[in-house]
Amino acid sequence: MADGKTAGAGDPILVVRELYRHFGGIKAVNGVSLDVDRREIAGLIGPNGSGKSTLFNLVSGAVTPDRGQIRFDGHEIGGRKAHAIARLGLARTFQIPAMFDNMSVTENLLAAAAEGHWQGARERAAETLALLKLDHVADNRASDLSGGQQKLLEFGRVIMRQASLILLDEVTAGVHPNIRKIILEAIARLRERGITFLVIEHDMEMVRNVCDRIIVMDAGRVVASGSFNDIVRNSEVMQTYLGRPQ
Ligand SMILES: Nc1ncnc2c1ncn2[C@@H]1O[C@H](COP(=O)(O)OP(=O)(O)OP(=O)(O)O)[C@@H](O)[C@H]1O
Repeated sequence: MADGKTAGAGDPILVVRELYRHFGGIKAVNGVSLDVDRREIAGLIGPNGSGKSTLFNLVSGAVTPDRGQIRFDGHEIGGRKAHAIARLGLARTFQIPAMFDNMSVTENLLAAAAEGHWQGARERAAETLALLKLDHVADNRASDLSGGQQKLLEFGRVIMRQASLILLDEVTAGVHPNIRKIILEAIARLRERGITFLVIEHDMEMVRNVCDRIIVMDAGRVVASGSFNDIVRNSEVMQTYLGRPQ
């Protein structure tokens, strides 16, 4: 379906309708409608400049929509402040990890919990360290981690916020295959616990392996939505939007 809605969708956690955000003459998001179902792992793909990051910014409250609706877990959140949206249970990563360089890995996780739910934070930090295989660097300063480990820590900080919907922005870009594997396994485990994911990804291997459904954007619009196989079979999408042969 070209509008990004799920076929027979039951209970979407995120509903976006006719969303617009232009920057001067640039139609960054130009009439996007999509649903993300609870416990789904939805992939958002599209060429550079197609509007994926702007859509994340709109949903997470970093950018205000010109018009349109964004409904998260029953709340209309379009135009609300980022911290208010985060408090409702929506968390995101950034392309450049956001962390406290001078604090240890564990302290960074605890600081993220302190921004949201403190209850059980120490136990959750220990679980998160194990999930992301960061135990051996728990006491290291964040600034001393490798780039890949910093991406894991960024993901860990998001996990600590106990969100019900997590937006991941190219979380596996440029990381070592071992770290990618840790991230993919963590996503699968967290989904088993009921967490929903919307992920921006350029890595088609990751998209194929973890996403239940793929939403394709081009020039500020959703141009296709379906399973990996549906998308790959759609030669127009593959050639025009992804520049790949079928
Ligand atoms: N704050 C802004 N001011 C002006 N133009 C912007 C702003 N944010 C995004 N744009 C423009 O909006 C368009 C969509 O950009 P966006 O970053 O959302 O695309 P994207 O699909 O995430 O691209 P990429 O894969 O390169 O990250 C681009 O033309 C971009 O230059």
